[in-house]
Amino acid sequence: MDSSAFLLRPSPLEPTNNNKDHRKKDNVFVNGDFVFDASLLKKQTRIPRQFLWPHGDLVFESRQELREPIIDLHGFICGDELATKHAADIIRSACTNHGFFQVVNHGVDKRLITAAHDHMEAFFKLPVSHKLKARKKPGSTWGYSGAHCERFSSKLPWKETFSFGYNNDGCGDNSAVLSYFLSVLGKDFEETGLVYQKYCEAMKELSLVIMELLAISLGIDRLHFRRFFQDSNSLMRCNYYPPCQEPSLTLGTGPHCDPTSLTILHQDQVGGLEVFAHNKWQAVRPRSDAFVVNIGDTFMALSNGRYKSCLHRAVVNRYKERRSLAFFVCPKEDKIVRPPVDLLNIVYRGEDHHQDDSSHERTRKYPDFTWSDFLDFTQKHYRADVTTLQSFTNWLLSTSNSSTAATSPNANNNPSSSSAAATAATN
Ligand SMILES: C=C1C[C@]23C[C@H]1CC[C@H]2[C@]1(C)CCC[C@@](C)(C(=O)O)[C@H]1[C@@H]3C(=O)O
Ligand SMILES: O=C(O)CCC(=O)C(=O)O
Ligand SMILES: [Fe+2]
Repeated sequence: MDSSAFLLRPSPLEPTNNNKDHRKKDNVFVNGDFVFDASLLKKQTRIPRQFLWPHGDLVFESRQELREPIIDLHGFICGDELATKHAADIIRSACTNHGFFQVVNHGVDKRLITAAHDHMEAFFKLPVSHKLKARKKPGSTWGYSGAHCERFSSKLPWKETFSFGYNNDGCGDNSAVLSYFLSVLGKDFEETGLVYQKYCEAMKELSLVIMELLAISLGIDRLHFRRFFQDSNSLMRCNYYPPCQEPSLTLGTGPHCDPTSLTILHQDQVGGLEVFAHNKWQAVRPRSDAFVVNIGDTFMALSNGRYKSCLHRAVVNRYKERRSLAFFVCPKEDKIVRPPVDLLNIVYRGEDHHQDDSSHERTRKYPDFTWSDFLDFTQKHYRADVTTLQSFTNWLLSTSNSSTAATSPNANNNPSSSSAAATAATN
């Protein structure tokens, strides 16, 4: 592995110039709106103030790499019992500790992964005006976004994203991804649409394999989560992180737990993903043959808090652009998210499962909710961060206990449908 990828991060003590006027002058505006134009911003020696993150989020204490066993899926896929037990043991330990693991021998064609990266590269290389044809519409989670500047006005992430939905239930039309590409980008993007359609199908397949292993690792009916997510309504996102001349002042993606259930991510060879594990931020060394998997808030709720939603972030660097492909597995919108009954009857002692009905493990940690409500919360009331699930739980309980309309739980982290209102709320 080329270790230089991890030597790019500057010292957190690097001197900075906080000349506010200078930062203001360099912002990129089109018709009065701030626009993330990477071709200009990547060269700017003073990044716009909207991209500055608080000191607490910018802790770069370690250049340490996360050292965790990688799960080989081959044995499980072939039905080997010993290999299955081994994989489930690693998953149980990873998910109770930090919610993160990697899988190899996953069966996804590497030519498909390469094609997905190549098409993403071509898309993000388009001029901003072209990408904006596919811009995210207010209230939608689909589309192109430059630094989320249409939603937020501070703590902007140093990235561009392109997101779209995938909801194949295994019976019926499977061309929604292709249709979306054709509708927002036109016929020139037919091949891109086909590649992502295939990529999403492969991710869905892989997610169901992982769901089965998660159920085995929790000691419940092995098909429980496979069935629950059979008709999942997932989100695919391409992330592009341009180089940044002040990488110690900003973040590509701020510290957060994914509100979704499971994330299957493929990162290129540059490096930048960090996971908070064993009480420190640790880098995830890129492996082209591996998918990074993390538990999200919704799975944490489904496991009654037994499995941790993984706290992670993406840092940027001065020299190299970086890309990643994230497939966020989500339940079908209106399905009730609640832990399986047999999970509530199991008490865990060490690595063994025991039936026992007299334990606090039976106590529900989160109220019932639907993914549709939780997604709404992250898009309308609260920017997903480290405490999304707890804030959502508190908000749900406060709305069900009160007859008056609930107020947004965190004004400083509060998205808004209009960027003018977002400016008012966040500055
Ligand atoms: C449902 C989602 C919200 C976000 C995209 C998916 C899953 C991860 C969420 C996100 C990446 C967490 C960090 C903040 C966020 C605003 C981002 O940086 O993109 C989040 C996504 C979002 O709200 O668009
Ligand atoms: O790009 C990465 O490595 C992480 C992205 C991420 O965490 C996200 O999109 O939720
Ligand atoms: Fe994430």
